[in-house]
Amino acid sequence: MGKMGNGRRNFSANPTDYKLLEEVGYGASATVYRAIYLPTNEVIAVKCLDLDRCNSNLDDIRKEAQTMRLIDHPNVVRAFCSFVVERCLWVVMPFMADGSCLHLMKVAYPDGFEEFVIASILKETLKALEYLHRHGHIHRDVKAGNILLDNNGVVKLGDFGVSACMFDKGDRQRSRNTFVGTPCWMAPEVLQPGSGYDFKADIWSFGITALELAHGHAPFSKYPPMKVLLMTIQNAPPGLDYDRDKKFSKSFKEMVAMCLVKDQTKRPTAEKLLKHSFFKHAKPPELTVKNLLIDLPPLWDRVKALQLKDAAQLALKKMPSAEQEAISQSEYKRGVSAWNFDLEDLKAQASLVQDDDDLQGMKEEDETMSLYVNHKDASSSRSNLGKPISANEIDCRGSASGAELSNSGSLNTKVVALEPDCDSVSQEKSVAFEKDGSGYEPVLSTSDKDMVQGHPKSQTGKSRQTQSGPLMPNIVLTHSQSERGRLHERCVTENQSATEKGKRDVRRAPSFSGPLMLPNRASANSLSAPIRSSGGFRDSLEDKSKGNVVQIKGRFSVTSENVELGKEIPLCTVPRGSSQGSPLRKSASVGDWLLDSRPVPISQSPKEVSTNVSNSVSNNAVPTSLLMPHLQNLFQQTSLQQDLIMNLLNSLQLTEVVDGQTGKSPVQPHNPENDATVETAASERERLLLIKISELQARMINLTDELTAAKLKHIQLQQQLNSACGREEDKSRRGERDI
Ligand SMILES: Nc1ncnc2c1ncn2[C@@H]1O[C@H](COP(=O)(O)OP(=O)(O)OP(=O)(O)O)[C@@H](O)[C@H]1O
Repeated sequence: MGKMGNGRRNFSANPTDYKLLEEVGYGASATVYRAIYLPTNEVIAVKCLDLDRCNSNLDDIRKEAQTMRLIDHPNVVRAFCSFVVERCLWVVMPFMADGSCLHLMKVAYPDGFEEFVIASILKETLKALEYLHRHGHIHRDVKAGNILLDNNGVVKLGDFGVSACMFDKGDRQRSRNTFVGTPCWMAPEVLQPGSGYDFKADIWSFGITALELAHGHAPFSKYPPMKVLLMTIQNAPPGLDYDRDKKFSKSFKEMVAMCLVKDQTKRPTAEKLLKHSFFKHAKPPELTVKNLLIDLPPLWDRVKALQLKDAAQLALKKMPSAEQEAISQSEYKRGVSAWNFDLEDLKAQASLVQDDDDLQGMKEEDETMSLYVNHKDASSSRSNLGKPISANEIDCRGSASGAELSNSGSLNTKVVALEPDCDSVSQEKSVAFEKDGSGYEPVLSTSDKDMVQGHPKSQTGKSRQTQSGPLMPNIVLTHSQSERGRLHERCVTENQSATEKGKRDVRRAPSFSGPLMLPNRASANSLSAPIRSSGGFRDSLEDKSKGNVVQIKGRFSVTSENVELGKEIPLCTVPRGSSQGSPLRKSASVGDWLLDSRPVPISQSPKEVSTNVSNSVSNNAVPTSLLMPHLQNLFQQTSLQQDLIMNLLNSLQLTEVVDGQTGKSPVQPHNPENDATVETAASERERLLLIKISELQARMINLTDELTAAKLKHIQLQQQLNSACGREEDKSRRGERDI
């Protein structure tokens, strides 16, 4: 015990020596606690890495533990020791009293820090990266959430949960083809399957982190992961070149631009970047960062407040969108982490996500930390993503190299020491690290003692759900609608009138839209709902008939030909028999080319009529003039069906209105004897209404299908007709010439 050379401390691998206090942070696979090391009464941090939730296999975890132990740099968080407690790996670290830059921004600097502060933080981070890269390590998760601050202003890069050794060979090397990290910060080459990556990936993440510190959030952070993936690969790299970035210096912008070059070979090394003018004049963090922390409540209170805020936001979002978001997130992580995703498929899915404000809009990003909240939410929802670690796998054998862990027997063993012995540490040193050789004896602790204070509460206390299942486009779509960071927007949207919704949907579906979405409509008290299903068609046609339209009622237009201006004609009064005699005409579908109106038997369905007509046209057997009545009738029928649908909807709506006004049953003076009768009558009426509604819905589905088919046919016929007319005209011209 006690202090060892070069700042190394000796901590026991006995969990009862640690008293876990408040939770001070959590990530995708770990919860971090402030803790007391009882033998010396020191405040330290214990990161409890849930092995079940871990993406990495045990080898990677061991590597992380070793890496962290071997690190010896003032800007890198190192591990004092680590050991397995039940299904968690405990990593004992120095406590960074002010948490991460991300936390700090969330709590007090939602729009990011000032440039001089950013310069200090980034310079320290870059020193850490330079050290890691020099020693053959890629950090792979550089982001504000992993830049930790001490209350004296010291800045350290933490979290080696995903770090990889650049010098590794074989399996380990291949594992660099594994996607690990957080999409917003990931370099394009990391996201592209097959193309390996190296330490330059950290430089990209470093550039993204610079933007994160400057804006309070990473670029693309409001988009779903798949969209981020696509944008990172396809879009121009983000930078500091928007209006709001005017306040930043040229050298800052230039430094960021150097990091965010898609071609990794053109990115500078950390060593070279440190020489950039932006860092030359950076002040020590003790002078800049320390001031940020004045007047802030203790870290654990901040974390608690943030958790409450996150929970409130989640609750607001409600299921199922939040759940779906979590699924999407976790599936994305699961699929992509395992490097088993199909990029094309992801791209296709990402392209389904509604791009409501595209890159331009994104440039004016005004939302701040929502993604982080969601990322953490989603992250915390993830579980069992990694391979469950079996007793065999956790067979942490000690090895001559010390790279392996001491044999713990099995997982049933409550505590397994992961500390390498002195020799092993020396050998590691020969690989990369500068160390003083004062490592640790391997401590094989098989204490059967249950943890007294120490069991991480978060593992059971928090609602971290297991989410699994394939990536589903519909989820993606829902995801997009419930876009991260758009909670407010969504609330507003939900409050929009049905008409506005209709308009929006019309915009989204600019073509024939297939069957109406009855369940939605049934719950929406709006007449505009069914109309929107064919809004695209309406839109396209309306343009053609704008000339004499004086009033538009749903898909019908009142034309100046046969209506007294200003006189409103209720839709439900449109005569059923024919749309022709009515002042209401289908806005454009009955075109000016209606010449004749000889009826076709009404028993013939539009489908049949159109098939007959189409056959005639395509066979070129019937002159155009003969086709006209058929076409007209086809349209008449279509109109009739539309009218029918409108009527059905009107009657549905009327019923709803009446129900709403009367409270579903006739108003009667309260009489207990009547109650039962009234109730029975009401429920009977309700039942009948429900039956009626389902019948109507079924009919509407059929009619809508037919209508859609008829519309399609109409387009085809129109095209055929045009060409037939063309041919006729040619013929008659030729005939005239011959004469
Ligand atoms: N030594 C420490 N002292 C104080 N707080 C810490 C310490 N280490 C981590 N934290 C806090 O805990 C949070 C989560 O830690 P960490 O990033 O190591 O977990 P993780 O599961 O690996 O996260 P992720 O994979 O999402 O990056 C950090 O963002 C930070 O706020």
